[in-house]
Amino acid sequence: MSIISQWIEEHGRIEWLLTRLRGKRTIGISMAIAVLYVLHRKITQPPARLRHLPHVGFYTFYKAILSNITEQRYSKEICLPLMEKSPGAYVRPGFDGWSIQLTDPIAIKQLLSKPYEYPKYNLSAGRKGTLTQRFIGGANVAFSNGDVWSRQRKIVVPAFNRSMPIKLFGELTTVMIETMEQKSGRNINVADLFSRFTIDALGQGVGFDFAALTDPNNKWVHAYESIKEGMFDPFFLVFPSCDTTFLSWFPQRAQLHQHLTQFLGMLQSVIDEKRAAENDNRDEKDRDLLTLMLDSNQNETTAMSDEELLTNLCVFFLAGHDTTAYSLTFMIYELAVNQDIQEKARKEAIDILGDEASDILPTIDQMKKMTYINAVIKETLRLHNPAVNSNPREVSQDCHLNGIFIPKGSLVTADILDMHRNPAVWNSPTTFDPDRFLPGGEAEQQSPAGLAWGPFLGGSRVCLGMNFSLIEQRVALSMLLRKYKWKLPENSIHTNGLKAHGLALGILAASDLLIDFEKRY
Ligand code: HEM
Repeated sequence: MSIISQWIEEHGRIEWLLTRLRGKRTIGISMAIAVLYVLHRKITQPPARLRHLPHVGFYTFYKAILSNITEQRYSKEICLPLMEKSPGAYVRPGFDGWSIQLTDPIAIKQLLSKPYEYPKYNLSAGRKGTLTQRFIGGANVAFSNGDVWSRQRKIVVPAFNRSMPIKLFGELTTVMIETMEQKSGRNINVADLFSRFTIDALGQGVGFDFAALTDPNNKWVHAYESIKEGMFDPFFLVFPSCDTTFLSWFPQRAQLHQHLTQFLGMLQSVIDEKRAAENDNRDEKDRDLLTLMLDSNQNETTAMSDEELLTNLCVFFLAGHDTTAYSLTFMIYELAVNQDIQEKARKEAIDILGDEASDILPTIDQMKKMTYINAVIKETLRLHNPAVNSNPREVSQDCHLNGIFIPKGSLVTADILDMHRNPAVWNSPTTFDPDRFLPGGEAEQQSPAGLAWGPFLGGSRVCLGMNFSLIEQRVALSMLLRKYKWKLPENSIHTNGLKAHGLALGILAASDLLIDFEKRY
């Protein structure tokens, strides 16, 4: 065969081959596009079984989260319009997939009334060994279900009921006031101040002194804060294997794991000390929360192991620290912008505690009389509930919650933020009005069949630290009211409304809120 005819023959074959390949490539590309389309729809659209409810768009939600939208705008622009279409529930995307968000007080109460039927979703599933799982993912009262949860709750509840460190709260408020005086009360970053106050209250509440108020550089405060921040790092939430298998590639992350090991070691030594002193004949009033938990932990068949005690202590810190600190922060803000309410609350504090020119630590009986101050705290928790929503519950059977159809396999969450801001539930919901919580006020007129005020939620899984936190807030507020008058500094970024963020993590914060305090004595 000549070279020319050979070339033609080969060239022809190549063309034929290319034509065939082109055909296959087209099919391959078409298939890839189809798969991508299906995947995209699967991720960005709610599953078919949830389409009977209105939903927040996938991109709308993540755009809002990534732009760190304030809670006010999120509720007003994204959620409330959906509630006009369907008053009790809507669907939303999230890190754990699509979930139903309940905003109807009766449906929420029904969801919470059956903890065995609607257990908490295991947030640390598939995250073994991650920072979050190591810190709070153990068998503790907040994240376990069924018999483990019920056994632990029976040990922890009596300890919380017996331990109410009112005197400790008063003493720490005095220390807090001394700290404020170092800055002459001007431009005080209240979130930072209350964060130190509440960590000291919890630490001393279980028998360990962080000394966060007096020593902001305290090693343990620093360790705890860095662990907490690291837990919510979105990168490691999305790629948990980088927190475990590939940890050595991330030296800063590995350091956080070391901090956590040291922190857990410190808490373990507190438990060991308490165990060693178990037989000391201490007065009931001198017994801290951990000692009381050990007290009610004597029965060998139900007792909590050291591992369980440890994970519970971690949960108390995480659940009780920022929530109470931000509740106090939001309250100081509302009283700064509502001077008449601040004056009324101060009058009550003075009427009950007197107007002597020195710090007075309230007693339990005095606190019971603080009706208006209590209403201020409750209204703050309505308008600015620090915990935006509940942990998701898993629904394993089709059911109805106050008439809302919940298909099996759904995750359901109580959306506290939007229930509190829903005009179908509360009159003029964005107005700060403590009178709602006075005897005969709007709160009393809410139907007992529902849970219209739910900052701590309710049912048998109601917040364990509710009274601890409410009393801590009442002590701090009544003492601050006697000591100071306060206002927002001129040019505060919060002048036209509080800017609270944190929807992605489910805990609201206003970390840059500065306040000017003026001494009264
Ligand atoms: C203003 C302060 C607080 C707020 C707004 C708050 C809010 C909540 C909410 C909404 C829940 C229910 C979560 C759910 O069912 O999905 C809860 C549960 C819980 N809270 Fe709090 N909390 C506060 C303070 C505290 C404190 C001070 C502690 C401990 C010292 C604490 C410990 C717990 C625990 C252990 C649970 C889980 C209870 C269970 O599942 O049985 N909280 N909290």
